[in-house]
Amino acid sequence: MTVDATLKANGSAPSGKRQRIINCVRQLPYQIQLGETNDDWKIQPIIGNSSLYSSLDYLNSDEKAKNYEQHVVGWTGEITREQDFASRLLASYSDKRKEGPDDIDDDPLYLTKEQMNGLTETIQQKNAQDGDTKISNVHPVWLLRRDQSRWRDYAENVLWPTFHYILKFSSEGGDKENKWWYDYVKFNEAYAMKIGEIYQKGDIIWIHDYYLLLLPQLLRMKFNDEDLVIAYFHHSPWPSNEYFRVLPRRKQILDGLVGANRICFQNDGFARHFVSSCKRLLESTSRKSKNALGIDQYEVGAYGGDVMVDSLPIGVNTKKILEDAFTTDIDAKVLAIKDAYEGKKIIIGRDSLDAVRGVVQKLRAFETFLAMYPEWRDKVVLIQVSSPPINRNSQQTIKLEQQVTELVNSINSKYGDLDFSPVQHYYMRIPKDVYFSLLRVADLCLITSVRDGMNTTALEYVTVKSHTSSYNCYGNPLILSEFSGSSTVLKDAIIVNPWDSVAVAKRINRALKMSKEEKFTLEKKIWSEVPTIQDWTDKFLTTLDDIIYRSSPSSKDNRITPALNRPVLLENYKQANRRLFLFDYDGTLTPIVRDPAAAIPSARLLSTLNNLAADPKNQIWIISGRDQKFLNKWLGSRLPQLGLSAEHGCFVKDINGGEWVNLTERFDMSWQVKVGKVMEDFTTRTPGSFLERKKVALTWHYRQASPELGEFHAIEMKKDLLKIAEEYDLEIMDGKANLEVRPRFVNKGEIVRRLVWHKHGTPQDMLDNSREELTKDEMPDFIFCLGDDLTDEDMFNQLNRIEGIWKKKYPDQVNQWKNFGFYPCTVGSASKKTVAKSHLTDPQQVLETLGLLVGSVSLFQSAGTVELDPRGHVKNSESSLKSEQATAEYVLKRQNSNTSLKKQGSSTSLNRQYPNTPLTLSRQNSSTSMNRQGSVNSIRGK
Ligand SMILES: O=P(O)(O)OC[C@H]1O[C@H](O[C@H]2O[C@H](CO)[C@@H](O)[C@H](O)[C@H]2O)[C@H](O)[C@@H](O)[C@@H]1O
Ligand SMILES: [Mg+2]
Repeated sequence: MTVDATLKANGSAPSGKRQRIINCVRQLPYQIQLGETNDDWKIQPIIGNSSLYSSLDYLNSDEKAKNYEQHVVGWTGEITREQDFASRLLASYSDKRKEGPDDIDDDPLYLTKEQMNGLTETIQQKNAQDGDTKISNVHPVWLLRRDQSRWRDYAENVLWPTFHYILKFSSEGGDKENKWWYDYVKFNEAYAMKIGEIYQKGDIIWIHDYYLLLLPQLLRMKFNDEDLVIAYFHHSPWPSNEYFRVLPRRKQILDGLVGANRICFQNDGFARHFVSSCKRLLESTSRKSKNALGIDQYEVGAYGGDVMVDSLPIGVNTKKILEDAFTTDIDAKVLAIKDAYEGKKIIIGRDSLDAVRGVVQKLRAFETFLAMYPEWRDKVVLIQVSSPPINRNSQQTIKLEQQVTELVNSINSKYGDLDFSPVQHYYMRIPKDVYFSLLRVADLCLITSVRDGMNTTALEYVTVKSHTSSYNCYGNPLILSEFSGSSTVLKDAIIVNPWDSVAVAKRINRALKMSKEEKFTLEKKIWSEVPTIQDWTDKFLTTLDDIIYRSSPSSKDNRITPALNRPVLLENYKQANRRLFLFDYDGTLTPIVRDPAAAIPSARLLSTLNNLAADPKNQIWIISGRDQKFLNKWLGSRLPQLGLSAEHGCFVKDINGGEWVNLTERFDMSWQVKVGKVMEDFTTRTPGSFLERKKVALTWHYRQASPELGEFHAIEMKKDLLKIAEEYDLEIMDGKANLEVRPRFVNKGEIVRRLVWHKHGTPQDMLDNSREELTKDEMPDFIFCLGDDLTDEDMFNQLNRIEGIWKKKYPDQVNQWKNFGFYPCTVGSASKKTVAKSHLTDPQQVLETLGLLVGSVSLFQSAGTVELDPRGHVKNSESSLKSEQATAEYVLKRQNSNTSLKKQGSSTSLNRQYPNTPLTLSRQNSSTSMNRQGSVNSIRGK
């Protein structure tokens, strides 16, 4: 068992043994800059994601470190050069759009291994020194390309909007989105690679948020370890399926995610949306129950086998907030603000200025409030701090900024005067102390987001308001949008619909008029609803433990078949010389449809098979339940280069012509009359069903009958057929909405046996059926076998058997992956019982995979485990080698020019002038216009 039993039972580890947790975050909690030399690292704490980083901090605390050994894997974020920050600063003063990750340095960062090690060490040392997030075992993910923000593109331009109900990406679409997707796949692969370097059996892998949706399945592929425990927490909202399903890569995303054992959301609503997406898009099943905490959970039977889906709202570090918010320095700030707005009620808001945080809705509601309640004019100020969003340069943000500016101006000109502006808008990131002073001074906090996962401002505000300070901090109310994830937690907040300005205005009036007693009662309730980050982390791990314990991984029934590792397949394919392809047809190369006659090969399939067959190293066989006529008509006549086997192994026809060989020639066929009679009888009793008579096999189809009646009669028919089957040694096969009967001694596995044990091209009528010998030059070194049905298990079984024999017989013939290049792969869900070693979800993925082999599909169309270099190129690829050379040249050049660089004083002098600028935050100096950055250290009124 992965998680130590003692740890589960009493929360403490037995002596010396700690549970390892690999926490995977989108970015390490630092902003990293490089000084003039490539060893001079500047590291600042990052702003945002405070809850997540608090959880890492907590797991690293002395209290938890007794039981857990935490490792943190995260991207370095965009690494900039120090002087470029200065030029950014310059640019920001000249009001040029130069902020945020998308305008980082154009200077490529060529770093040697030593320099990267240097950074890792610097981070560890930093942890030991200051009060920021402490994480001891840091494993940076390096992705140093010139345009480093590329790694964010798909997540931020496609996923984030979709998760927040914004259909923005559709306008970007096409090539751009493809490029973003490839980078997204690589980003996830870089993590898989990093985890591969540190993973130990028994580790828990805990993945966070939507930048890493493909990672769970990638890790399954990489480790193929049944004991592997992967948990995923989704910090953002999960939209209704109607929204989610517009994503072109929706299936790949779900497929990636359901590689996890557990997928957890901020609330049950998001979890239900996710389950519904799985049901509709992956045709998965789901079973609802309650977990140990009494929270609803769903067992989803999908591509990832039994995935547990549940919810657990994230919390904040209440203890630290209370410590940090009540210092003498902040006392002074609180007094200064109070003084500045003497006699006025203060409403505060702090949001990122993006489309979903509802700043516009807030301003509209405030305007309505002033219009409806003139008695408040002059007596209330709204201090709104809007931090610039990640993608500040997007058209949408620019429009939003304009809209906000107009609204602020309009309110201030209507309801303000020369001395006072009722809206004080600050468009900037504010430092923690200023933020806390605002929370403390506020009479009311107004949160009107139109969509968010969990609004930590709400939690932090309630936390601060739980404190009785000398400045009367206790109990002031919170107005909270019903669309914020926090509203499911802070049930006793004043919940509003932010789109209804009149209702919000009324609530503002009511909140400001509340008596002290009312506020106290409210705070008492709401404070008890604030989840702490410690509690959240503990509960997450305890409930994860329960999941791991219950789903006994040793049980074969729960086996999750990993997705096919396509990059490895491709690599093996490239290196192989005698490749054998063994393909089933229906449900594998073509999707299942109602009418068997309509399941004809697509043009894409034919051209892909044609390309594949063009390589003389390839031998392709279609091994199907279909009859000769069908296979001849749709495949053989068009692509004579294919070998064919019909009726589940009854007939074979060689590659490039020849006659069909009947392997059942000497078998007594009188059973057909008896079986046919039973089948006909059931056909008349089952409207919509029909009988397909082939040369040997007989198939009764009930796909077009009523599903219940069809299934019921299939069971009944099977009973009736058993006697005949015994008498004639027949096999009754449960197919996809069909029941088939054929002689037992022929099956698809037998065809596979014939093909593998004979040299490529040996004519079928000359085969020695009993032969199980091969010389080195006869052995296929790549066998890709695909099938979707029970009858295909015979092929997989046969391959597994042969592999076992080869291991003993030819141990020195293994390839670089220490195997013989066998890829038995089922098509369908990963939870399906199979002896195949991997799975592809559907015929579309099959085509993409074959396309990959013939070079018509990009490697990064879908995820697999690839070795990447620190710049994100595939290792040893042409671009990787070029980049390596460039690194060497660059390092040399830099060394030579180091002296002259030092002499360039202009930008570095700016750094000297603004030594702490990333944290020197400022006030927007006009309430009627939105300066991009100002520079005052405290907030003053009037
Ligand atoms: O071994 P296969 O190549 O997978 O063939 C298996 C059977 O496939 C056909 O039936 C199935 O596919 C039909 C078309 O999608 C579908 O309508 C039907 O419900 C399925 O059972 C075919 O008709 C059979 O002869 C094959 O044995
Ligand atoms: Mg099939």
